[in-house]
Amino acid sequence: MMEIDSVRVESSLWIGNKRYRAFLSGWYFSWTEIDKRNREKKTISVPVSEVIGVKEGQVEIQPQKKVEDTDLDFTLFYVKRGSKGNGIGAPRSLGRTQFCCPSRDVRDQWITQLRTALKTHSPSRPHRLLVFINPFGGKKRGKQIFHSLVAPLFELAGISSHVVVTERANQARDYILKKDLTGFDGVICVGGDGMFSELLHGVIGRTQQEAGISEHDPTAMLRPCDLHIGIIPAGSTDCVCFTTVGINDPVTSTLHIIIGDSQPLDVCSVHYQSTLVHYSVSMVGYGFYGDVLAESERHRWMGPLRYDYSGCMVYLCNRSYPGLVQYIPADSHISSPRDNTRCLSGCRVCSESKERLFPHFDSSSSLYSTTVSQYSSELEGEWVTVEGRFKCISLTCISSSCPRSPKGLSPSAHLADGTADLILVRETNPLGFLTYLHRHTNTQDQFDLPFVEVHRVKAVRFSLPPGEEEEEYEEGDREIQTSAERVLEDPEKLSGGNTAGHSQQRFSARKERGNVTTSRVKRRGFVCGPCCAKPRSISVWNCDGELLPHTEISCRVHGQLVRLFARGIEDSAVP
Ligand SMILES: CCCCCCCCCCCCC/C=C/[C@@H](O)[C@H](COP(=O)(O)O)NC(=O)CCCCC
Ligand SMILES: Nc1ncnc2c1ncn2[C@@H]1O[C@H](COP(=O)(O)OP(=O)(O)O)[C@@H](O)[C@H]1O
Ligand SMILES: [Ca+2]
Repeated sequence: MMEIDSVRVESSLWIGNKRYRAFLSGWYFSWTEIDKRNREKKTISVPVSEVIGVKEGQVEIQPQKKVEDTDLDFTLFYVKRGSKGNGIGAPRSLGRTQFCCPSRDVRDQWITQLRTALKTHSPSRPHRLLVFINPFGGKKRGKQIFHSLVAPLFELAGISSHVVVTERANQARDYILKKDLTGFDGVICVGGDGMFSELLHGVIGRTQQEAGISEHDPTAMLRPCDLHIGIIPAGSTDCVCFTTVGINDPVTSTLHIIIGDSQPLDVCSVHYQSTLVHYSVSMVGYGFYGDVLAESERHRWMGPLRYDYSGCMVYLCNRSYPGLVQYIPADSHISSPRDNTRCLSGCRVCSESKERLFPHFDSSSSLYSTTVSQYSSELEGEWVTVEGRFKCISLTCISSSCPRSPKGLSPSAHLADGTADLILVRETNPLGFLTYLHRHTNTQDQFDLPFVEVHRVKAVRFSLPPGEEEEEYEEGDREIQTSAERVLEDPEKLSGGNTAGHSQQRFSARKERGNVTTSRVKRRGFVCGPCCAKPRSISVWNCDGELLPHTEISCRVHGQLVRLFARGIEDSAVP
């Protein structure tokens, strides 16, 4: 018999030849083993929010789909927490339990009740997703990963997806900027940090176009983006995935997407003069990391190993670069990069930041006030100046952990507190720098070295010493555009879409100020390795794996600008 009241559904069920008492109450579905003497034994509980699907009959989807349609059975699929993985967070897998009911009627009632609970308790699940696969990212396994591991889970969860296998760089970004996205609850990339960056630029650019906000203005308060981004790791570093999930595992990430987890993320905008150059989440790095990226681009054929090879080569070059770094410190009473804390799922520092970051947000209507100033007060504060020669300068909005460095560039950085950590590594001897790098891979504090300093900041700017200014760009002066403008002003690039006219009007204000002419550093192709002739005094910026065309940049953190289908790192010690 099945007992149903307004708060609880209950009946006897069988798993194999063991009898269980099953309950659905509130947010949980639980089943308790009952032995032959009617004593209760072990209970298993699954939060309804983590149920992936309920199917009639005995169903298997892994290793391949198999359905045995029997009248008395139903199969429950849910998120199962693993204990060991190759990351700092626990992997998730698909849990499956087949229940046998006393009658077909009871079976149908359980299926109805569970599906209704799922709808009630998981209102933020995506139903339709736009998926971009980079077939050349990482070990070139993007398509295989999607079709064998991700697509079957989406199907099981009733999620439909429109899949685009990219044929060129920036296709995903341009698609998001230009095409009709009505009906999509999120955009997903199957690839690495470069592919994530395309989605990031598309989503931020589109949101600002629609809000009539200029991305170029470094003081503008950018509009937070509603469209969620999901990452299926299939790249070389996969830093953003690792830092927000704790592991680079396609199945774990897929399950977070299905259950509609939501993790806000800080984003840094990088400007040259008064023009937007790029957005960054994981690393804006000058010196060592810039040189490694420049060198690695020549060895893309090596796949992810190109970074290890180039890292060794650049290390052997032992370069350092002069520069002037200025920053606005964040409030040191809230947190510090050396407070030995970790930003974990449900982080208090991040949740308390929301009110500070969005003082005009009306939570009752989920709207931003349009009457308030469009300019952020977050940039108020004194600039601090540091001058010298640096082995590397890195700015990261998040800890930037990855399999190479499980604790990351700045282990105590927060995902969504509206600040970034600025790490300055001054000129030192090769052994000192090796010690610094090596500490990224062990438990020793990489900031506890006399030539390293770290600051929690809201904004940064970098300039070259007098006499080292940027040279004129060979192709002549030309206007720098945001990704949104580039697409919108070149109708040949994409057909369709319906926002071009409006957005061109919105951006006309910037054009009225006149064309922004600019200069670029000449890039002669980075010559690295022990064979390097003589050291040059200017490095290049690595912005989330992209080489920037400018050296004298300014950066500003935009707190909680985008949302990922993730929930941060869950402490694997907590069961
Ligand atoms: C003696 C042992 C030395 C180990 C040094 C480890 C330091 C690792 C810090 C890693 C920071 C990673 C920041 C993320 C950068 C990515 O956005 C970028 C692009 O990734 P993808 O698109 O997936 O290719 N990756 C890099 O710039 C690679 C940096 C590698 C530095 C060794
Ligand atoms: N079809 C494609 N052909 C060439 N480049 C592409 C294609 N699709 C995406 N890209 C670009 O490839 C770069 C690297 O992709 P990513 O997925 O991050 O792999 P990896 O982590 O190996 O660098 C990204 O910057 C992206 O813009
Ligand atoms: Ca942050």
